[in-house]
Amino acid sequence: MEILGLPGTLAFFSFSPLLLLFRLTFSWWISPIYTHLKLKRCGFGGPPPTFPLGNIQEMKKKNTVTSVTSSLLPSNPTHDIHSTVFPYFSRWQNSHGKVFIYWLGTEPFLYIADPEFLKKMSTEVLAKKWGKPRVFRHDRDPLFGNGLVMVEGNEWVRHRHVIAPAFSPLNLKAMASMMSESTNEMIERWIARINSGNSEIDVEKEVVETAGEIIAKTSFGMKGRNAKEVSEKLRALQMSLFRTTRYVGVPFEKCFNVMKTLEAKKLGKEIDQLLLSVITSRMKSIKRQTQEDLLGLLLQGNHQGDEKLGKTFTTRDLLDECKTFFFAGHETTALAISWTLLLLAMHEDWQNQLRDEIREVVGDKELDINVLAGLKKMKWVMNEVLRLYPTAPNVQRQAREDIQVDNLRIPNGTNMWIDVVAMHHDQALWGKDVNEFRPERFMNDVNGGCNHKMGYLPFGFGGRTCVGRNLSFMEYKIVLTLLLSRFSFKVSPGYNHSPSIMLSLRPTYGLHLLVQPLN
Ligand code: HEM
Repeated sequence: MEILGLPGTLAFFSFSPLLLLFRLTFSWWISPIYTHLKLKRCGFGGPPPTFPLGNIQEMKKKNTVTSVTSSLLPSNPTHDIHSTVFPYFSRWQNSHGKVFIYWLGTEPFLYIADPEFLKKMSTEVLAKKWGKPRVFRHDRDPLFGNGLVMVEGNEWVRHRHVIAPAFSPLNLKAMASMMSESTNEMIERWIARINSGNSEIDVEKEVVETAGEIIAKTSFGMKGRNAKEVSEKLRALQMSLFRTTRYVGVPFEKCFNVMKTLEAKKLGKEIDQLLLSVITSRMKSIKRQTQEDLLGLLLQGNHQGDEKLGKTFTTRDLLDECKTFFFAGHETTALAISWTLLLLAMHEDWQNQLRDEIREVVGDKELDINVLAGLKKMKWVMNEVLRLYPTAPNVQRQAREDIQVDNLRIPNGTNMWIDVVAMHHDQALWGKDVNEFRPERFMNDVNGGCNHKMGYLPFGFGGRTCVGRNLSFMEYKIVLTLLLSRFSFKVSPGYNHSPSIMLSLRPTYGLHLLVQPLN
């Protein structure tokens, strides 16, 4: 007897518990150990793992949020944050160097904080040949699905090809007025609050909300309640997924926290429903489509297919891209603006320098992409803030083929964790003033004087570098220009400087500043 072309005994075996056991043992035990041995043969060390948690226990133990202000005034917190946000990596670096192996559950990861190693490794590989670690794809599915952040291979080429034009200078130009509109509404709220006697504002909460509104309007043509609801649910989903240290990579991980898994699934579905209603109503008017926003382009791509690859987007693809852009398109930029307001509150001289520049360059001109290009000092400030507080604190890859680095062969399937915070705070790359806020280091050098061109990576590297970076530059400049023209900022005595990682690099207890209207 043959079923599906298999001899009878083999077919029986393929459904047997024995085979299942063999498969699980292979993927959780044999295959990771095999990769680990290959990496060890390359000479990489690392903390010893235990089965089935890998090194998670040690990461979990030390991952309680600690304040880095403890002995300092809140107005003068330290920027030396690596050992606070990634204490385990900081410690392991001391014993194992800047490239080593650690384990998330049964998945070995190659930790990389050496830009030279990264350069050699990445010049070998085309963008479409990189994968994203499967454990993260699985874990972050409710947030990103198979959207641009996670999609791989030819599918990634196709998605990126359709999406990239949404960020063309012409489209960005059209977004500027919507950005100003939302920021001005936030300013009105702040003025009302200050007039009622409360000048302490959690700028992170406010700016994240406004940035959510901006991405909803500029990318999806969404306004009002619906947009707010998607933002709030995405935030709740992020909290549910990343608030506590999780057991990513551990077999049956989801069983450790059933409630959290169910909550994330439920939120993911609710977000899908909200976005689906927007997609459906825009689809109905596809023929009359004049909007060149992101959703418009995705729908046109869907309608026409792709000339070379000849495929259209499924509704699932569209939903995943919308979710991806909603989240990736507001959180990192909003946090960059929030950290900037903190640093400017600590450095009044820079606050004044930026105000002078705004007066000189913008005056009473309309805020558009050409005028904003003249705000050079503001760009140095943005670069320096993203160096000290990279809001996307790490970059991940998974090898989809063996990679040669000098005489080492990194095996196919290797997960990689590139520690951007570590590289941005590495004295060997930046010099003695590495932990000081000195925007002028970017005056004559786009790399801020870093002695390696891959040591500064706030937007990632290679062909998979951030697709929304130009949009974030514009939004950053518009929001900051409007805020600095109306208010001055001081650190509130109640501010607790506790940067922590919740997917992005955020202030754990909000970012409380004293805000005063300018005369
Ligand atoms: C300050 C703001 C931002 C920062 C620091 C940032 C940072 C990053 C980083 C580090 C990556 C990974 C790159 C890599 O893997 O090499 C990335 C990818 C991405 N970002 Fe951003 N980002 C920002 C703003 C935005 C905005 C405004 C959008 C959308 C409107 C966006 C959408 C994306 C997408 C879709 C990807 C995946 C690109 C791909 O894999 O092809 N980001 N970003």
